[in-house]
Amino acid sequence: MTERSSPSDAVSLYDASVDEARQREALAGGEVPVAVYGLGKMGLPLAAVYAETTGNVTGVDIDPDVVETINSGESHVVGEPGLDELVAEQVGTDRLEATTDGAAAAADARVHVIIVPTLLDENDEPNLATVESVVDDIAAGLEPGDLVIAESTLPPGTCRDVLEPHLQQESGLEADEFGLAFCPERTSSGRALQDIRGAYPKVVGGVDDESTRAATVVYDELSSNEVHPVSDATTAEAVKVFEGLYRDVNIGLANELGRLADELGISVREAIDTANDLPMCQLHDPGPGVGGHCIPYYPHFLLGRTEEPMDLTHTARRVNDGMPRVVVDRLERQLAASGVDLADASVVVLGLTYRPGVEETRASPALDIVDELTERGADVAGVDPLVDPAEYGARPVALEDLEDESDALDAAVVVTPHEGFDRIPWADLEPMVVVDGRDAVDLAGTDHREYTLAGSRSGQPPAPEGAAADATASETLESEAETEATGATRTDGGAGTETGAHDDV
Ligand SMILES: NC(=O)c1ccc[n+]([C@@H]2O[C@H](COP(=O)([O-])OP(=O)(O)OC[C@H]3O[C@@H](n4cnc5c(N)ncnc54)[C@H](O)[C@@H]3O)[C@@H](O)[C@H]2O)c1
Ligand SMILES: CC(=O)N[C@@H]1[C@@H](OP(=O)(O)OP(=O)(O)OC[C@H]2O[C@@H](n3ccc(=O)[nH]c3=O)[C@H](O)[C@@H]2O)O[C@H](CO)[C@@H](O)[C@@H]1O
Repeated sequence: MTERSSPSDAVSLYDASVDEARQREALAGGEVPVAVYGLGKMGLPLAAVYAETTGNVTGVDIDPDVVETINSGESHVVGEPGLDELVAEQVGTDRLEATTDGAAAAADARVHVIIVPTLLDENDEPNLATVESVVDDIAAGLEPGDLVIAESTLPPGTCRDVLEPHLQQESGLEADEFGLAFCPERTSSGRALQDIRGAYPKVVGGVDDESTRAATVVYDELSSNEVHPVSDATTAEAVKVFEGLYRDVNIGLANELGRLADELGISVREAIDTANDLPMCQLHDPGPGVGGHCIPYYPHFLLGRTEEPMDLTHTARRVNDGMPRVVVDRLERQLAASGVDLADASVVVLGLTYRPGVEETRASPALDIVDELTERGADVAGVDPLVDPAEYGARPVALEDLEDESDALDAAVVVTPHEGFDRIPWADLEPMVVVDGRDAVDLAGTDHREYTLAGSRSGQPPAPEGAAADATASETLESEAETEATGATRTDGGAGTETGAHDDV
């Protein structure tokens, strides 16, 4: 068991006068206390890997239930292979503990890691209040030689213009007495431990060279992959935001192409898969929209904050935000072709979280689809193994009750295909319209009327022969134009669409 060093004999990392080999030995030997602020989907795996590496970690979270769960050796984060065992091991050997007292943790720590959410307010402005409240805790306990590491995604320039002055002012230290570096999470829910341990090079960028060097020492020890130092913190912040923008713009392109499937009478998914034979062409997957508090949020860390126009980024946001409405338009058309008016229909939404297996609903397109269906008069039910559909305006239906419920259903919309959904006995369900947003189900041989958004990978256009003809190309274009014009009404990255639990924006 690692003897936890007392703060007074801790080794400083932000200090070029200390032999680097000694710094590495101290870090790995538990002589450098680490505090990790934020113990959520990203923070808990990160704190656990820090504990595995250094043996002396205090995790900080404002949620007492989170803290209590962790101190009992358990993980509150679902769907992360290996995390339950790692938390149990690290807490059980006193290498990791959790607290709600951020100031006390900061007083004892010599490395401070920030991994709390950076969300959007109702005006799409990044909301740094949570980060700044953590910085207040850190500043209260900041000592000369300490290193502050920000892993939460930040608008480029935040470390230089906001965090460093804030830390200086609140701690009374001079800028050259402590280190500050931006070292972004390159981690996806569902594979957090393998990502943190070194799936990708770790980017580090300090507000000065000594901060970059000290952060490189830390991540050289923590990650099995290389560390990629960049010129400064702003460059590192830009790297992270650019990674997200790349994804949002490319998903927007895929969605724009996917919408052409009806009038081209092809499967755009098949065309995309084939075009991607070329290494220089990597089109993304069309879908019912873009969720999570990463990809739909990161563009707003630059949009409206730059002198230069960012029309392409803005347009992609608008296309992606408009997809829930496109999905409901397609459903309405398929129901009409079956003689059912959407306003009189009973529709079940399959999957409310933003990604299969991830307990996160921020900006989930399913929530907008539920809202849009409700607005158009439909009776809306929801199935999701991870969250309660009732919290999002949908009547909860258990997966195993779907067969009994099906005689009262006119349609189903597959938004987020959780693992258990492959057990849905479609052949035994009463015939209905099924809009498949992710090409996740194969209804061949059933009596359902299937519409696969953007067509299927097997080459089937969105609707069976003739069904697409119900909606002439001009109607499609008209409806798309309307969606383009109005689909962008929600540009808050989804934060404002949740009913019930809201982001603290
Ligand atoms: N989720 C992802 O896939 C992902 C991937 C890469 C990067 N990130 C970045 O990591 C950040 C955190 O993401 P997450 O998914 O872990 O969020 P999360 O919502 O799962 O967890 C956030 C945790 O922070 C806690 N918290 C809130 N305010 C706090 C405070 N003042 N002090 C201490 N704890 C506080 C909350 O109680 C919660 O437990 C994101 O904002 C994003 O910038 C997320
Ligand atoms: C380190 C970090 O920040 N990691 C992030 C994390 O992002 P994330 O967890 O938010 O998940 P994403 O996979 O980006 O999905 C977001 C939404 O976009 C939809 N989507 C996606 C791809 C596509 O082709 N078509 C789509 O429609 C999908 O359904 C979902 O709603 O992991 C990604 C790598 O997985 C990283 O790139 C991303 O930086």
